[in-house]
This record gives sequence, C-alpha cells and structure tokens, in this order.
Amino acid sequence: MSERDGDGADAERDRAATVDAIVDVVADSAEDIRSGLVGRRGKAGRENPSGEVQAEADVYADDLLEERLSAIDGVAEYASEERADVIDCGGSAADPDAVAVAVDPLDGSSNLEPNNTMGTVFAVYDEPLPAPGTSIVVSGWVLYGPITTMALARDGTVTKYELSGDEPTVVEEDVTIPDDPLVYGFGGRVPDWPDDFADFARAVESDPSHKLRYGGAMIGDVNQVLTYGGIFAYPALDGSPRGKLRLQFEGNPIGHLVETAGGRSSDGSRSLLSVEPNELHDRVPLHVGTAELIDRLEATLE
Ligand SMILES: O=P(O)(O)OC[C@H]1O[C@](O)(COP(=O)(O)O)[C@@H](O)[C@@H]1O
Ligand SMILES: [Mg+2]
Ligand SMILES: [Mg+2]
Repeated sequence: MSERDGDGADAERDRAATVDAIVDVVADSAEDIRSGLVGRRGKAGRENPSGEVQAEADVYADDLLEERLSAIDGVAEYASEERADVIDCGGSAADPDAVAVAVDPLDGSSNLEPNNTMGTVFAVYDEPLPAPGTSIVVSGWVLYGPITTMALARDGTVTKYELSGDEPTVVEEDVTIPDDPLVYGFGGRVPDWPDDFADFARAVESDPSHKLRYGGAMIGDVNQVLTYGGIFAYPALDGSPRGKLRLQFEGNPIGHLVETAGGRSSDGSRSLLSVEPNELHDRVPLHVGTAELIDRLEATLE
C-alpha cells in the first residue's frame, strides 16, 4: 500500500482529487496547445507507433501533456498515441487511489496544413493500460474550433465548457445526444468499405432528413453528432479489418462520452467499452451516435 492509500474512503477522495487535477491540467493546457500550433504545422520527420508521420505539433502536444499529467500525484501511468510504451509515473494504476491517463494529444493533425478543426482526447482509467473502456472514470475532449470548448463525461453525466477565460465556463449541463439524427460522417475511402457497411451508409445517405458532415478530425465530427444527433464512423475497411482509429486513445474515450450522453458506441457488434484490448495501440472499427442508428448499423453488419 502506498502512503496515500489509507482506508477505502480516503482512497476514493484521493482518486477524485487526482481526477480533478487531470481535468484542470487538460483544460489549462488547451490554450498552450492551441497557441503552440503556430509554427509547428510541418512534419516532425518520424512515425508514431501506428506508422503515421508525426506533425511537429503532435510531438509538442504530447510532450506538454506528458510533462504536466505525469507530475500529478496519483497518476501512475501516462500513455499516448504518439509514444510506443506506457510511461511509468510511480505507483500502480491498480491501487485504489491511483489512475492511468491515456491521451490523443492532437486529434486530426492532418488538418494542420489546411488550418481546420482539431482536438485533444483523453480518458482516465482505474486499471493499468491497456485497459477496457469499462474501467474509464472520466473521459473528455477539447475541440480547437473557432472557440476552444471541452466536453467531459464524469459521474454519469456530460458537461460542455468554453475554455476562454481563466476558469472553464459551463455552457451546457446534462448533455444528451438528440434522438432525431441529423448529421453523418464516415471515414475511409468509399471503395474500401466492406459491402455491408456500404449498404448501411447508402441507407443513411438516402434519408432526406440526414446531412453529410465530414471534416477529417474525429473530434470535430463527433462533436457535431453530439450536438445535432446522428452518426460518426471510421469502419472496418477491406485490407484493414480493424479500421484506423485506436481503442485506448480514441475509441474508448469517445465511446464512454457518447454513451454517457445517452448514445451508443459499437465496433460493429458490441459496445466499444466491451472490447478487450490486446495491445496499447490496438485499432478498432469505430461507430458512435444516436442509439437507433447504431442499432441499425449492428443489424446490417450481422
Ligand atoms: O484522413 P482520413 O482517412 O479521413 O482519417 C481521418 C481520421 O483520422 C484521424 O485524423 C486520426 O486521428 P489522429 O490525427 O489523432 O491520428 C481522425 O481524427 C479522423 O477521423
Ligand atoms: Mg486521433
Ligand atoms: Mg493524434
């Protein structure tokens, strides 16, 4: 037992304080990440563990978050899409008063060059990484749009904030995803979609009440789905049956937040939160949105 442990109630309190500190650091770092994009829109000249060429801003945001998050008392592990291994920050995420943090420091970094939307995604797990989404304590994302905003899922409820001043400003509490779907966005090259997913996509597109929204940054696209109702997917592809997006850093946090808002997530047959990870950088076919559309998707892919 670490010195921080004490009895169960103390451990709970310590963990809650750690989670508060993590959320504060992510919110406080948003402006530094945003301003740090200037002058870092080029390539860093090396690949991340998923084999993608890193942008200078990917490395910058990862280094900044690693330094700040790993310094928090009670953070036992830091892991990110941009580094191969989990960073051991001291203690164990299996302890009742400690957690692990997993981060996609800059989501949609291919949008740096054309200056379009990007985000930061994070999840706090109460188990050592890689861990299933059922062990997430808090999930959230920062969206660098015209305004910097944050969505946070904690204690069974989703809250949206603006991050413009010294303190985050609550703009919406108890956020729920609308039941009537309006927007959809599907990643991957259309010729690479498996036939069953293509059938589903055609059905969604042919509904006159649905509109296409695809910006090339998952967070921007998913935030529209959370706002208007609908579906975002980066499906399994012919030649890439696990799709593109990563379970620990993208699928789990997004699935946790959308499900907390009353929506659904799926890998094609079950909740993303039920997918058991094998490795830190596992990919997963990702579908999130209004429950009825995810039900229909799963019925089509059966
Ligand atoms: O360029 P594509 O194939 O449309 O992929 C876009 C998808 O890839 C991502 O950019 C992957 O995220 P990273 O930028 O964090 O690697 C998603 O945000 C987005 O939905
Ligand atoms: Mg990403
Ligand atoms: Mg990224």
